[in-house]
Parts: sequence; structure tokens; C-alpha cells
Amino acid sequence: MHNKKYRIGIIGATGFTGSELARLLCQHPEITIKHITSETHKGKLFSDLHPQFLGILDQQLESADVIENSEVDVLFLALPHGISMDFVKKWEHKNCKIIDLSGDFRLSSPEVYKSWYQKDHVFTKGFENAVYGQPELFSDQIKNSTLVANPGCYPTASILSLAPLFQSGLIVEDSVIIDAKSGLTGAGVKASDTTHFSNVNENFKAYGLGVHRHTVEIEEQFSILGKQNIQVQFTPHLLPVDRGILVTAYAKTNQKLDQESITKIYQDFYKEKPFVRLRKMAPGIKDVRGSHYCDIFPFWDERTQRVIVVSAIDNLLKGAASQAVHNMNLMLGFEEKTGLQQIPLRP
Ligand SMILES: NC(=O)C1=CN([C@@H]2O[C@H](COP(=O)(O)OP(=O)(O)OC[C@H]3O[C@@H](n4cnc5c(N)ncnc54)[C@H](OP(=O)(O)O)[C@@H]3O)[C@@H](O)[C@H]2O)C=CC1
Ligand SMILES: CC(=O)N[C@@H](CCC(=O)OP(=O)(O)O)C(=O)O
Repeated sequence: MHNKKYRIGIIGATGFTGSELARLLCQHPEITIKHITSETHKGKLFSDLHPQFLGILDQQLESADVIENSEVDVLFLALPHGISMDFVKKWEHKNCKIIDLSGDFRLSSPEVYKSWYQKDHVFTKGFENAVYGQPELFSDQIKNSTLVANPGCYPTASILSLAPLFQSGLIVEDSVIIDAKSGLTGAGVKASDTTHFSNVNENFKAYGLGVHRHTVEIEEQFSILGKQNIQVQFTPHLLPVDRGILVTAYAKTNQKLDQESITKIYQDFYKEKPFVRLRKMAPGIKDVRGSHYCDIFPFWDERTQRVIVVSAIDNLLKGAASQAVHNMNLMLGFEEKTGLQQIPLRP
């Protein structure tokens, strides 16, 4: 393992996405994990915190400060938004590629960031070279980038659900409604009232109505694809399951379509995208659980003359960690599927 070529650091390895990154990267043939960090648990072994790694990754957790003078080829930031930007700033002059899993560099400007995250950005220069890391849309830019802003989980499922229709110019601009549901790991490893067992178990509720920060992330990407300013109605919901996101997206089109034509548009758009699978019926979250796949079913409703697209991802993988590894593969010039061919875990 130690003669592998590329050295990796994971900052924030104790969180949900950080430990998923470690799981994927342990099995990646081209890299070696040089550093994994934690502030709260520094000094402990990773496998003491996460027993599933016993005998596989018994590496010591270090403080992020300690590794500042070390050399790595790729640094993954699996940190809360508002904190990642400090690290990007600190590592600016290092000769290493950064993949940030937070929302700190996903938006178009520090001003947009401030209005949706209610926080001043401390590293506005980062917006000049950050690339939005959606491999199905921006693989050429990702290949040449040094700072990738890994997309959010809801945005990944939402953007992939309607991208082919926006790109084809077929969507009526103010008609999009995105109804999204996420498993609990989307809320991070720290327990809260929202994630308390009795508040979640056998419950199901909407949150963030009209104000969720992923709304603007989705709108900005649709605006790029559709070449006009797009607004969407986006409502997230909390599902009482560990992992998974299901998006149901509704839109009006400016031309009459039918099932055959809509299927063809999606087949053409995703024909060389190995991790988007087009389905013949609506997918469920278990169909993609534990994998890097995004399953999509585009449906034309002849009666209402509306398109309904259902997409499913694993929020911790295609919505975060495996998407970050996909971006790393592109940035380092590996075959894009390397280390990412896990078969979904059912039942
Ligand atoms: N969960 C999900 O489904 C998704 C998450 N994301 C994004 O990915 C990022 C990580 O998410 P997730 O893994 O869920 O988050 P978690 O809350 O599970 O983990 C975050 C980790 O960051 C570390 N951390 C917190 N504060 C600091 C700090 N001040 N300095 C250094 N380290 C710190 C903590 O480790 P320690 O206390 O050990 O130092 C913690 O384990 C977030 O920005 C999130 O929004 C994106 C898409 C999906
Ligand atoms: C279920 C749940 O709480 N999900 C999180 C989003 C997941 C996430 O971490 O997204 P970012 O990377 O953009 O922060 C939320 O709604 O805030």
C-alpha cells in the first residue's frame, strides 16, 4: 500500500462523509492515505472510533495543524461550511489539489454566498478558480482544476434530474418544482433535536421552505445549462432512514413531448456517463444505496402535459464522498471509474 503514487489527506475524517471517503480511498488502487485528521479525537486510532475499519485502517488521527508542513497531492475537506474556507486559504500556496465537500465555493460569488449562508466569506479569491465538481457536466474543467467545489447532495440529485431538458432548452423557465427527501446522515454526525430518534422515527416532515441554501445552488447550475435566469421551488424533507435522497422534479415544457422523445433526450445526454443509470420505472433509494450511481426515470405525463423526473442517490456517496473521489480521478488523470464500482447494497 505504501508504494502507491499519490498521497492523500482527509481533513475531518471522523464525520460521516470523511469516514465514507476513507472507506472508498482504502480500496483505491492509485493512492495512499497519508493523513486523516480530527480535532476532537486527535491521537486516537481511526479504527477505535470506527470499528468497521479494524485491521484495515488503524491509522492515527492527527490535528490538521500538525500536517500543515506535510506534502500531499490531494486534500479532501470534509468539514462544515464556514470552516472549509479557512483551510482553503491556509493551503493556497501549497502544491496540492483541494476537493472541498462543503458549500463554501459552490456558488458564483461571495455576495451570493453571504445572502444564502448569512456569513462573510474569508477567502473570496477562491471563487476565481473553484470549479463546480459535477463530473457529468464539467469533466473538462475538473480535469484542469486545483480547487473543486464538490456539489451538495440535494443539488446533485436535482441537477441530474433535469439537466438534459435544460440543456435542450425545453423547460418553461418558472415552472420547476423540486420535491426532495433525504436520509438523516445528510444532517452530519452531531446529534441534535432534529435528529433525535423520537423526533425522526415514524415521522416525515418538510423543512427549510423557501430558504434552503441548496435552492440557489440548483438555480445557478440550471441557469448555466438553460442560458437564462432560472428560479426553482425547492422543498427538502427529512426521511427516517440512514441514507438516500429521492428527488421528484416537475416541470412544464415549451414543446409537446411524449415518453419516447423524452427517453431519447435522456439517453443521448447521459450516453457516456457511467454512473447515471436510466430506469424504466421510478427508482427507490435502496436501488443506489452504498454506490456511486444516480438512477433516473424521466416520465411524460400526457394528461397534465408535464414532465415528472424521479432521481435517487446515496447522499453520502454520489451526494458527497464518491463524487469527491470521481473528481479526484478526473483531476489526477485516472480512469474515471477507478475505485467507484461498488454494487448497490440491498435489501
Ligand atoms: N452528510 C451529507 O450527506 C453531505 C455532507 N456534505 C458536506 O460535507 C461536509 C462534511 O459533512 P459531514 O461529513 O456530514 O459532516 P459531519 O458533521 O459528520 O463531520 C464534520 C467533521 O468536521 C470536523 N470539524 C468540525 N469543526 C471543525 C473545525 N472547526 N476544525 C476542524 N475540523 C472540524 C469534525 O471532526 P472532529 O470534531 O473530529 O475534528 C467533524 O467530524 C459538510 O460541509 C457538509 O455540508 C455534502 C453533501 C452531503
Ligand atoms: C438532511 C439534512 O439535514 N441535509 C442537509 C444538507 C446536506 C448537506 O450537508 O449539504 P451541504 O453540503 O450543502 O451543507 C441540510 O438540509 O442542511
